[in-house]
Amino acid sequence: MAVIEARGLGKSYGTRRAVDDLSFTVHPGSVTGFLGPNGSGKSTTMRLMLGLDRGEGRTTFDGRTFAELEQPMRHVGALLEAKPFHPTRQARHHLQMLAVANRIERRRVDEVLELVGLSAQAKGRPRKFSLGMGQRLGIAAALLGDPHTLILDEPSNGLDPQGITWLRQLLRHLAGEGRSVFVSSHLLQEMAQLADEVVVVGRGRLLTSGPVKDFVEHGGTAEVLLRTPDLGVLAPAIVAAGGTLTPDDDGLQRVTGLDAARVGDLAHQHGARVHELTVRRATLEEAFLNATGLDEEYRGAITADRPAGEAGGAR
Ligand SMILES: Nc1ncnc2c1ncn2[C@@H]1O[C@H](COP(=O)(O)OP(=O)(O)OP(=O)(O)O)[C@@H](O)[C@H]1O
Repeated sequence: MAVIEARGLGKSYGTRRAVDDLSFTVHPGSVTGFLGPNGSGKSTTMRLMLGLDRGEGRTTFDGRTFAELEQPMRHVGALLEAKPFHPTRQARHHLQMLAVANRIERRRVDEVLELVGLSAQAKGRPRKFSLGMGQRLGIAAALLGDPHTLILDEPSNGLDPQGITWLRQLLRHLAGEGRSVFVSSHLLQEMAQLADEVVVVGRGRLLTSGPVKDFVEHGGTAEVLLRTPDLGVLAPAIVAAGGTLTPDDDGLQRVTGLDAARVGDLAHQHGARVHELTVRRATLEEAFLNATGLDEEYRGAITADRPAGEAGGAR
């Protein structure tokens, strides 16, 4: 099982720096989410990793670049664009051609069709496929060589909620078998459930990388929501204990700096009545927005679990 090591990746389009000195590591046995605003260089990075774009830097899969791999489809499976297949060639034939060209047993074609839920459409022509079905065929092609490493650019594009759940289970299963899975997605809530690690980029540069849990804890703000008719008593106690209160529109106080147990204990000590005490955990979306410094306009464009295509301005 391969460690992916990307080192010093870089690429310019004219004067525009699409990817700039980007280095990160993807570990086997984990799903690593690749996050960044639109145009931050994710697709370019993935192409650079596979040597499909000319640029700077080097990516190795257990020490070897993609070009150095013998039978690369057996090592690295990639999904880079939505419909990279002939529109009128049957889905099964498309996979069979790939299998033959890469010396992969033909029976694997039926296995991957089954795996992605396309067995019934094996004779269908991609021209008539929905975006989601096209994505499934692309994922089948990526899995054809039973590779230990997967690089998937927006694989959930076009999938319905059921499809997204299926994909999550599939990728978790593949990572559970010890494979390295590197996947970009705009669906941040989905990514929070899927990824173990994240690599976050902005304007082509690395903003952060590491366990998703750490990223959310450090990048988001956990809050305690408090409703009390005795705020006059409790608020000074909370402030004295190091907390900060911000009133919400509907009479709630948002408390930061103290956990719910501490707020509850303070209420008890000061004889204050509490009508509501709720923990609001930090979210990946919040950490992402903070890390990337996206402005309010952008906040409207990328939201949790709304396909980018619906979000306006995305692909
Ligand atoms: N073939 C190209 N010619 C010129 N500029 C390009 C080309 N491909 C990408 N770019 C530019 O490079 C930057 C990075 O694009 P890229 O597609 O890698 O970003 P991305 O993070 O994948 O975006 P998205 O999330 O919208 O898919 C963008 O500014 C884009 O306009």
